[in-house]
Amino acid sequence: MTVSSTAPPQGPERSNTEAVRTAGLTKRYGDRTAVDAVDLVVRTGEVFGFLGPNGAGKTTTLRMLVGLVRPSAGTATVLGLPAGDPAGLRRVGALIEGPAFYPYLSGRDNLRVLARRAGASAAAVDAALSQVGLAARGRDRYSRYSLGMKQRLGVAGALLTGPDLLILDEPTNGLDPQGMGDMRELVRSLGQAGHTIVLSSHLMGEVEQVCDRVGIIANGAMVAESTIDDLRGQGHIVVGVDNAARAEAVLAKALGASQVRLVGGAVQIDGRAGDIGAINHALVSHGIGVTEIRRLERTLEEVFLELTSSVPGTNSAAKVAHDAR
Ligand SMILES: Nc1ncnc2c1ncn2[C@@H]1O[C@H](COP(=O)(O)OP(=O)(O)OP(=O)(O)O)[C@@H](O)[C@H]1O
Repeated sequence: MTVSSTAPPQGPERSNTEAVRTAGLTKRYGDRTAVDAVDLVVRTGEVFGFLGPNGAGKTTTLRMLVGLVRPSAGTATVLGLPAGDPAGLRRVGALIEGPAFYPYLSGRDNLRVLARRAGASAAAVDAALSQVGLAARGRDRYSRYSLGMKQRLGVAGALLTGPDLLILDEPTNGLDPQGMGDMRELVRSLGQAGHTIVLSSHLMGEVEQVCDRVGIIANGAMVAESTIDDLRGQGHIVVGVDNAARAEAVLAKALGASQVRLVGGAVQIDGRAGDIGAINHALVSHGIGVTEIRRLERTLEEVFLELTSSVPGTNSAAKVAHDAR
């Protein structure tokens, strides 16, 4: 099979719009629940960011998707087949643990070894090398590669068979800023070429730059699955009024007490831009003078920190997950 620099091959099976679906996916190690009832959907053709702090359960989840770890409970479907099914695995390219390359062989020869094992053609080796920007350095020894080049060679290895799904576990981990930038650019270009990619990371800023949607995991549990825009939309609305205490009571009744609070003489509400009309209407219809309504923008980093530091199942976590559906 050759590696294409355009969209991956379309077959009847590609009419399926979901590349990955998990339901209640759980992994326990003794008393410890590494992955806790994760529900997750990756759509065909998207670059999906799987975000979470270190130890959140990203690698364990991805290992379950490729059959390296057996779930304790729940299900995972990958490319329409049960996770780990050999027919499905043949269509998945994964970089989950650094691949074992031979230090004394060139990058190209390492890929040729992998290609032989995977039944990929010699042409696929050169195509994969150029896809990851290593064509000019393919004949250098692996041991001379920078960490960033080693990681990109790992991605080339995952691309050899022209996979329908690419799973990259923290491919920028340990890279210097230049290496991180190169890897981001590579993932972005693969996404633009139509590949379906799951990219795990603990860096919000990173996935923001390359991903269409993100799933956020903390303490083994999903706290959000959403587009970047929707995550950004989860902000606060600040309302200036002539009677803050009354306005707080009116809005608490209309929207729920947990969504509304008094901050520095103004009323602050958890909500998004679309809520502003209803807020204004509620206040005006109660005869409260409104002097200002504005949204407080949060950075995605703040959203991420807020979600991952909150106990899974709290209101804010549940709200984002709900809004994303
Ligand atoms: N084989 C194992 N045996 C016992 N505990 C494990 C095992 N693998 C993972 N864990 C634990 O499960 C939890 C989730 O680990 P995991 O590696 O999936 O997280 P992660 O989000 O990928 O983090 P990191 O970015 O640090 O790799 C951690 O507490 C980890 O210590």
